[in-house]
Amino acid sequence: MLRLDGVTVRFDGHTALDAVDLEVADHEIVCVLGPSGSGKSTLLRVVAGLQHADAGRVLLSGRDQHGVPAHKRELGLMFQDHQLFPQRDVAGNVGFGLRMRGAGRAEQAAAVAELLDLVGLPGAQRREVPSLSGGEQQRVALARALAPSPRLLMLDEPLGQLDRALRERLVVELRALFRRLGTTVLAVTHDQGEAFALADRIVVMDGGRVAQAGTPLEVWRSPASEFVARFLGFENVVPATVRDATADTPWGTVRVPAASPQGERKVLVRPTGVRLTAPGDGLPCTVTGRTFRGGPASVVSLLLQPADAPPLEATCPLPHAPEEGGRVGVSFDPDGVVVLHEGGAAG
Ligand SMILES: Nc1ncnc2c1ncn2[C@@H]1O[C@H](COP(=O)(O)OP(=O)(O)OP(=O)(O)O)[C@@H](O)[C@H]1O
Repeated sequence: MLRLDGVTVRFDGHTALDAVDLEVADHEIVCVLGPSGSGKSTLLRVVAGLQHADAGRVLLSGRDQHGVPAHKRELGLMFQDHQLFPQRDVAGNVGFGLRMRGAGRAEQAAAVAELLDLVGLPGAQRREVPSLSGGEQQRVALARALAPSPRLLMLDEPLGQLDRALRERLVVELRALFRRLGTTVLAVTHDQGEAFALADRIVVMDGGRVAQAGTPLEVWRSPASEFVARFLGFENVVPATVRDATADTPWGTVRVPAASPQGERKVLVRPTGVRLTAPGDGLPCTVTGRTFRGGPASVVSLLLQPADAPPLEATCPLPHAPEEGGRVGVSFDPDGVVVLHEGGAAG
């Protein structure tokens, strides 16, 4: 459906996109994830035809889009600030693209009604935009983007403005809706939770380059680099020397999973791979931070400081959580250890 071949965009000598290759298959939901300034919006703008590429090609359904203007690309766009027309009612907003295509009144009315049902706002045709909540406006913007049946729907921080609880609910609804309609989606977000919940495939960007692409599970299980690991919120990343099934790390010798990459590497220990033992058993640490995370499992995040090594993040159920200032021992569970493919000296 969509292919980018070596797409490069420069602004005054600054490279916003650096030889990006990317494919989105028919009916696939791809989420581009990355920190602010990593080039996500620029990527969408190039695909939409709103930004010129200095090098590389954008192909839609196999056709090079060079010289094809934005309105001829048959794309649906939904941007961060969802830009509804405040002076038009809901039906006027949702029917906009259909009107532009010359659809008759009856056709428009039927399509608008169906779309409002789809996004969970049945009968909202005559409501005024300022009377809608943030979440409702988001749904209207989505209905408007879906109305002309675009071959590719592009979403820029689709749920960015909404509060967390609403985002978590809407993202599940969105995925179900796209699945049902068979919509092909390219979305960008800086929120990893949103990307993981929405996407079939995730593309992590770093400074205009693709740092990693894979299913949410692949990326979560095996981050390609320290950058990706830290971006996903993992703090326990250190250089290590890996030989057979063990790694020499600043935290001591740690067992690693079978068939891990060998030699000078970076090693990630997930917080769930840090086991608390009795003081005097394992690596001695002082508890320097203790944050209650809540959730169904009543989890506590701990920050542990060994005498002569980088701090360690651990998690532990509330009833077993030591107090701040307490002394504990630490051992490592090999299932929570990942040897990164990135070499130890880099980054
Ligand atoms: N029109 C422009 N002129 C000059 N520089 C630009 C322009 N648009 C983007 N940039 C720069 O290109 C880089 C990538 O910007 P982009 O908006 O694509 O990042 P982003 O990942 O979408 O960030 P955010 O999450 O903050 O929206 C940034 O360094 C930005 O300052």
